[in-house]
Amino acid sequence: MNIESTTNSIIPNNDIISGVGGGDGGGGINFGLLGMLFGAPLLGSNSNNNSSNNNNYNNNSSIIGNNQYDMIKFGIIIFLVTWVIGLIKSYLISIIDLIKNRFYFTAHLTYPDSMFIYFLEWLSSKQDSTIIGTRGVSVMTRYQNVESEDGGQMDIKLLPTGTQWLWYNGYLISIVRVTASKRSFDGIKDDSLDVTVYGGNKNIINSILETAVEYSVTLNKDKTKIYSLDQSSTFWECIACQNKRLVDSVFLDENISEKVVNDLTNFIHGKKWYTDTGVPYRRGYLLYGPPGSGKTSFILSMAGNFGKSISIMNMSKGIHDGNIHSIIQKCNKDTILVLEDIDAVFVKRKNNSAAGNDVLTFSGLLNAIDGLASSDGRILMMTTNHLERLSPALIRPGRIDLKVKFDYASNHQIELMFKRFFDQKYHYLIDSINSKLENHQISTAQLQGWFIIHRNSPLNLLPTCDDFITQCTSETTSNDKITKEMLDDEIKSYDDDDEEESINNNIKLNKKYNSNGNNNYQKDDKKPSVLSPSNSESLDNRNDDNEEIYEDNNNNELFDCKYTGNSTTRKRKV
Ligand SMILES: Nc1ncnc2c1ncn2[C@@H]1O[C@H](COP(=O)(O)OP(=O)(O)OP(=O)(O)O)[C@@H](O)[C@H]1O
Repeated sequence: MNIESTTNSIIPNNDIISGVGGGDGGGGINFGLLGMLFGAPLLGSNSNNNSSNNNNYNNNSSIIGNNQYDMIKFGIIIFLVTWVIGLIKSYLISIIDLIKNRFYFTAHLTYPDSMFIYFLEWLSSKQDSTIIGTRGVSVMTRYQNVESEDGGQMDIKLLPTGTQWLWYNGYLISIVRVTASKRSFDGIKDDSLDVTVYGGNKNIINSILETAVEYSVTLNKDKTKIYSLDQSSTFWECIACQNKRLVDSVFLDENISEKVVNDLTNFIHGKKWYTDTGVPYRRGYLLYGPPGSGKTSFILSMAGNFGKSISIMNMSKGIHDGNIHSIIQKCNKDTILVLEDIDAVFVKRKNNSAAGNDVLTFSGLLNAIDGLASSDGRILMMTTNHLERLSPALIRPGRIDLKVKFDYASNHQIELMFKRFFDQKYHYLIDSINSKLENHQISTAQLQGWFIIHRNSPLNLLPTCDDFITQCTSETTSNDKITKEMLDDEIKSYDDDDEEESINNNIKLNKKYNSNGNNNYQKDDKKPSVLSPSNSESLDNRNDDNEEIYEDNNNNELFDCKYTGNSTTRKRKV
């Protein structure tokens, strides 16, 4: 009974020890129990002997009693020793952890956070004697400079994998990169980096991360990063890093670039104003005009000018009401979000998603553009070749704050481009070329193509001018024809079924604006350029019907845009 009670008293101790010392404490108990087990059979056998051989019991009782006693003592000692060892070990581990935690610091970087990219870029620059570790490298496939300094070769970055060690400002740093071949359930790649500094503190980690950012910014200071959605449309990946395009490399009519640059500057530096006035801190631009008039080039030049990246949202790639918010949220903060050919979104979608449940509705798009989840500081640029096909709801102020018209090449643009392409000694040709091209619809892209063909023989320009005009006219006519057919098909298809009502609205609303399908761009030297609120002092031009009247500064074309939501109650100034 004593022994049993002793055993019982051990079992609660076991629980306590396990709680304190974990596995190691448990080891002690096992040894203790072992000692007890050694004693128990002896006791049991002796008890049996007692019942059958009382005499022997009397004779041997002192010897057996001693043995039992020794074994119990032995078991208890073993138990206590191992318990103490387990306890010390667990305390030691805790103390070492405590010391280690005081002496090392780890930052966990994950893709697609920009820091992950910055750090890898910086790390890839260190692949020499300054870095020790596995010699395995992976190719940076999701982020590469497609334009190198010499303009030709792809600049592919080799990135370290596994564990790397390096010294940074006298501190030992380990970098563990885990490369995932699969994506996690939400589609985000699991690639991660653990950057650990030994003997340092948080400041060293901060410093190394800042160095990485600085390196990346310097490396890419003359570049514009272009992001696109991955195949599954769940995260943004950098698909290209292009040389920055200069603002004056896009030839536009006077003051257009200047107006947009000023507007963007006011926006970028005006966060406080937006916060103070309660106006959502975002800005939308609509660039509209015929194909090849420089809309995309202009966006690139604005991104370059303000050191922004570009995130191109290809609406035909699996975007629907359910994911559009998070897609917009996830895009880099320092980016210009571009929706290209916005007029074509629902045409393509209808064809592509006939069988699918995940659709992007017109209202879904509108909500994503200016809904609650729309990110703070977002700059949105939409492009279209067909302004007349856009619903006023899509381009109303708040969604689109500035409309910029691009047009066929004007005399001014022809002159600018000519001067950029050809030597001064040929500049006398400009007037003759201008007078020939006048009254013809020539896009700046076509003009550029023609100039490039004759870049070494500008004297051939005049003799080939008529052919060039004929070719451009035929291209424009054929484009118009295709556009008209597409529009007819589109209107017919939406009339024929009960497709999403809001989409219907989008299309039908615009049938009344233009049902002939021809583009409305007529070459006009007085052509409108930047559409902005008519009164530069105040945007509070609402009439009694709560409509804001927007007017084209140059040709007095009127746009009335109904204010909806919160905006109706606010006064705004620019
Ligand atoms: N105004 C311009 N100034 C300088 N280059 C131009 C201009 N317009 C077009 N280009 C040149 O023509 C090509 C096509 O231009 P871009 O893609 O910018 O036109 P776009 O208006 O976006 O056309 P689309 O509507 O078809 O997308 C580019 O190589 C660009 O450099």
